[in-house]
Amino acid sequence: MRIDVVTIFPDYLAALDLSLVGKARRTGLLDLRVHDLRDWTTDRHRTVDDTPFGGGAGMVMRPDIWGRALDDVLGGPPAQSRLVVPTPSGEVFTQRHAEALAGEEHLVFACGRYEGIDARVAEHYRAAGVPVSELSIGDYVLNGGEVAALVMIEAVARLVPGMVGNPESLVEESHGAAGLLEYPVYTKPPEWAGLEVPEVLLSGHHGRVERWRRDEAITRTSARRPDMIEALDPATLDKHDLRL
Ligand SMILES: NCc1ccc(-c2ccccc2)nc1
Repeated sequence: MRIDVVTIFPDYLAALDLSLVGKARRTGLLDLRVHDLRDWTTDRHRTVDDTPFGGGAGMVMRPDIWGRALDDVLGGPPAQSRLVVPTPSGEVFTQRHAEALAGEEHLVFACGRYEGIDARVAEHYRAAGVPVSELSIGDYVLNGGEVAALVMIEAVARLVPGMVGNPESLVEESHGAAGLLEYPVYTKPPEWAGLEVPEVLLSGHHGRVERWRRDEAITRTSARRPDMIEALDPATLDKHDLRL
């Protein structure tokens, strides 16, 4: 898989040289390239923004600069690349999106700053047949798309076959098999700071451990994410012998 990131802060993406993603790059599993949008400017000040039509505060990123950059980076036939634009006004990115994006041959992340990118950029590439995903990682204000791109790239890259040593660990561990939150985990020492590990986990009784973990997952999900409880598919509840 190839991933390109276009940004005015390329150093922001340095974190992708580390750990699993870094290793995948070195082994050629992941072809990740970071580009400075200013490389496509033509003026002395390398300007990428201008004032918004219709007035209002802040600046907007210019479509002509983005157009030159994305034409270069998208390259080849449109059908083979997906343009991903992190934006607070996008569809909320979920594990489903990560799974879908992990199946793509080529992703291009356009990281906006200021008040965002001129809306004609997404419109232009959609009209040219390039699939465009405008995605939000949550309802909070950031100063640009780079952090959101890091989140999405990590979520996607770890799903690329061969990325993670043990494919077992790719099961949605943070949203357990049944679409519930993960149960609490413990390790040695058995007592720490006057706190003990739940007895059942030391019992060696796998059936009881499994039951305890399922109950904990339900308790946590009910308390922290009632929306997920609502969304639970009854068949899943049966499959996992879960009772709310
Ligand atoms: N969903 C989080 C998120 C993603 C992107 C941006 C953003 C901010 C400024 C310019 C361009 C994108 N903000 C929040």
